[in-house]
Amino acid sequence: MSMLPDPSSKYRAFAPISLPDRTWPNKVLDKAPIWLSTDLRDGNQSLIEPMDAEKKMRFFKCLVAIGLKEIEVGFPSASQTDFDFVRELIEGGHIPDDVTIQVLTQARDDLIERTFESLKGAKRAIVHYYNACAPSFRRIVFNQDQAGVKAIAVAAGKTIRRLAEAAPETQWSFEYSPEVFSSTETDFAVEVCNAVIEVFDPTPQNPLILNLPATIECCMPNQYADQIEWFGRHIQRRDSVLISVHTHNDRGTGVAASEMAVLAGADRVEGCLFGNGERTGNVCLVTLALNLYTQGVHPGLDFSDIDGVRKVVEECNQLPVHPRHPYVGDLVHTAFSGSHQDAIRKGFAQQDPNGIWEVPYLPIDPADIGRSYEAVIRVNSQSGKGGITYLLEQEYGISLPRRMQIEFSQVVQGETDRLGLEMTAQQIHDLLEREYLQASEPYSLIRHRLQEENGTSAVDVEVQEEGRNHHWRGTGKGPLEALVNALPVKVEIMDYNEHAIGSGTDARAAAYIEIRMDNGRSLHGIGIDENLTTASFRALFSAVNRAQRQSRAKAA
Ligand SMILES: CC(=O)SCCNC(=O)CCNC(=O)[C@H](O)C(C)(C)COP(=O)(O)OP(=O)(O)OC[C@H]1O[C@@H](n2cnc3c(N)ncnc32)[C@H](O)[C@@H]1OP(=O)(O)O
Ligand SMILES: CC(C)C(=O)C(=O)O
Ligand SMILES: [Mg+2]
Repeated sequence: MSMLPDPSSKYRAFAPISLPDRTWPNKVLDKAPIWLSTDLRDGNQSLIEPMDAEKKMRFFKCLVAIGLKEIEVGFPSASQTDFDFVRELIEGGHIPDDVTIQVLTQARDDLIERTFESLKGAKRAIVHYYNACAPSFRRIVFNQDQAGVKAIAVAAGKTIRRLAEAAPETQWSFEYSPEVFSSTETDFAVEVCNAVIEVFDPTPQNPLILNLPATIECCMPNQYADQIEWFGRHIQRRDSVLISVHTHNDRGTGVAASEMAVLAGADRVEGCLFGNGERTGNVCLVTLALNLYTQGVHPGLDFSDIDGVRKVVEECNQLPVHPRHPYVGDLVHTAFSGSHQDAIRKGFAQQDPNGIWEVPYLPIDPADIGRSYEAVIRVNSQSGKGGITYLLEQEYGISLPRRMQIEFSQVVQGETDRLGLEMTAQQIHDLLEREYLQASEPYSLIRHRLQEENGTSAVDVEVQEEGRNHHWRGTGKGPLEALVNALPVKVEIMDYNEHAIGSGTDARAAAYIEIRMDNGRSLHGIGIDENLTTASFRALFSAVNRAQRQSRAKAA
């Protein structure tokens, strides 16, 4: 087997900034940031097949319905589709009064002019422009020194301001991104941003958005947060600036980076639904929002029908959402393993509907995001009695007594081990039917007659055994004792439980019996019937037949 090559001469360690008096680690997230969705731009530019106009419109409407108030709708100078989409949004009156569209452009005059053309007649818009500022980009992409890269940002800013002033019918806001901020010397990023502030002369009423992207995630989230706190301390006119963060997920910590950046002073967060975006994606806005929600802070975004949102996103992006994706993945509220299922079942039983959510292993109540409890517990060979019991209770109203749960879980375990597959609630119920409810051999109960007099029960049962009918009679202190005395085999009743299934005219009775045979073995039986006595008789026959079946199998 070959080894990964030595990385020490190929990769450079990230050089963190020094911020020993950092304050962000002691803060907590207690309010939602301003959210911006860049699904229609950063998300779209990363797709195998970028969205057409119809998909973009569908996605836009979904974002509006979720409650996004700032939406980056495209890169209109890059493609006719994006240009036309912006025109359609404006001319078609699709932008609600409380929503502001944002568009992106490179810091190039020709592209900026085309961008403004696309925005003609908009009530409000954010013009977002960027140029990379990190050392390797300065050298590799622009072949410029620091002053040259700063000059690109300033010159483009001036063009944008001039074009905006020429179109006063639109309420303009501006956003500048020193692209690859987290790989840029932080003092140089501040220097460039200060120069951009000079160009736009922002006010607290119309602040300039300074977006500090982790374009390629290059460090740990705490190191990024230090950069953000440092930037916030050193940038001019802090009250006239909104600090925005835009994290990608190359190291898998985009969510943590955005959260820590907000602790460190960021006012605004850009990202995509379910983390779509270039390479490993943009930060997932859904995860960020629901992380806040599960801390008791309303994110101001509506994910109460998370599967509906996922459907739109999957159809527009033509990319599936991973089954383990936080909050939305098909499997993320599901427990397969026995001890988890046991705790969840107990948690549901004890959860106060008006109290703090405490169901173990479920950080969010699936119902809050429109998920049913059906998928919460699923059974495979890793599952225990808790999960099986839960499914029978939820789907069929069957509440097995505790010792019977143990017995039946071994039956299910045998089946899941044999098949190597998941078992659905219906398959478990079918197995219960086969194993207990249809245990009608050797003795099949045809009918019974019961007489009760002076505290004594007399029973007459008609039973079929291998095609022949028998009549057995017995008496006892109750119907069950009478039946036990009528049987041709010696049986001792160890435990008996019953409950109703359903209510009203559809109600049925479920009876559970544990018996001990004369060989000392104990076994369970179940009977279900509209009549309680019949249910209990069926339960006894179920147990006796299972015992007979097992001793015959042993003898064979
Ligand atoms: C991190 C991000 O996500 S940034 C957003 C990236 N998104 C996109 O690029 C999607 C849409 N882009 C496009 O379709 C194209 O890039 C276009 C249409 C905008 C421009 O296409 P082209 O004119 O062919 O230029 P191209 O993208 O190849 O850029 C190369 C030139 O732009 C320069 N450039 C790149 N980025 C910037 C920038 N932000 N500001 C100014 N100049 C830039 C490069 O230095 C290069 O210049 P050179 O030709 O003198 O060497
Ligand atoms: C254009 C910028 C903000 C970007 O998408 C990035 O740096 O990732
Ligand atoms: Mg990006």
